[in-house]
Amino acid sequence: MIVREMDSSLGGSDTGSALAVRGLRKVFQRPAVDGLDLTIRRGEFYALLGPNGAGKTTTLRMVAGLMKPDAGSVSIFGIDALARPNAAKQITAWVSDEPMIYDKLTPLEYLAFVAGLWGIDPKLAETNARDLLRWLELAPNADERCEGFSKGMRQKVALAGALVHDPRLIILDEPLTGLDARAARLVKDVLLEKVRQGCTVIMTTHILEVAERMAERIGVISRGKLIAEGTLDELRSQAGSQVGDTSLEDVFLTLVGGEEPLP
Ligand SMILES: Nc1ncnc2c1ncn2[C@@H]1O[C@H](COP(=O)(O)OP(=O)(O)OP(=O)(O)O)[C@@H](O)[C@H]1O
Repeated sequence: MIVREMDSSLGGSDTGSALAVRGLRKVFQRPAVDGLDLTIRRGEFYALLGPNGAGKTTTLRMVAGLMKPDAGSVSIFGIDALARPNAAKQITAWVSDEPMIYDKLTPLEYLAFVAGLWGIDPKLAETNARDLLRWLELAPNADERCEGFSKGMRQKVALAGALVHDPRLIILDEPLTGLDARAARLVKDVLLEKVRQGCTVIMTTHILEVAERMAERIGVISRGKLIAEGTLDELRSQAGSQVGDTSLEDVFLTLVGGEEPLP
């Protein structure tokens, strides 16, 4: 568990937070996100958990500016992300569970292309790109076309692409799905390093052990609403567990277990 001095200026205000979501709502056939409030502190590693269909991806897609909410607000480092989406995206990284990269490009070309879209100085972009590829053990493949890459290699290229503009808020949807143990470790290490450098991370995961080991706070969503939030100990007490070593899995199942399946 990461321990960091809390910024005393936060005080729960939206301008002091990395991400403040208020009353967020999206309805498809039924509400997918239902008046969600969420506050992520600056420099925090936050894991968003929830059963299948709980609304995690829909929430993150709205936060990342990829889907328009029906109602509510999203503030990223004090920027109104709905009114000023480009300013918000400039400081945000989005990593989806279905990464899209350009097959005909090499990782270095792809990262240069993405950095160019952000208007980053090419020299700085190349330094960032080479650092990221080295961290992710893709340096030997830096000049090979991505078309021959495995799913895990493509996910790592996509992650590097999302980080190349040095975002302050990193949003990841199931970033470890399909990665082998070595690749998953590298991605986790990169994320922890980014947090050490001052970035804020919010990620969804179904791998509860990852949330338990990496996140400072965990939010649990069910049916589009936040039903519990806190450190693992706080979640334990919210789940009514008196036992200090109850696993997150048990706590999670207690918290969401009472939900009736949707019709
Ligand atoms: N584009 C869409 N059109 C219609 N319904 C959608 C759409 N996207 C999501 N939904 C519905 O919204 C609800 C929430 O889906 P979402 O993908 O946000 O859940 P999730 O918590 O990310 O689930 P999982 O853990 O399975 O990825 C689900 O009932 C889903 O079927």
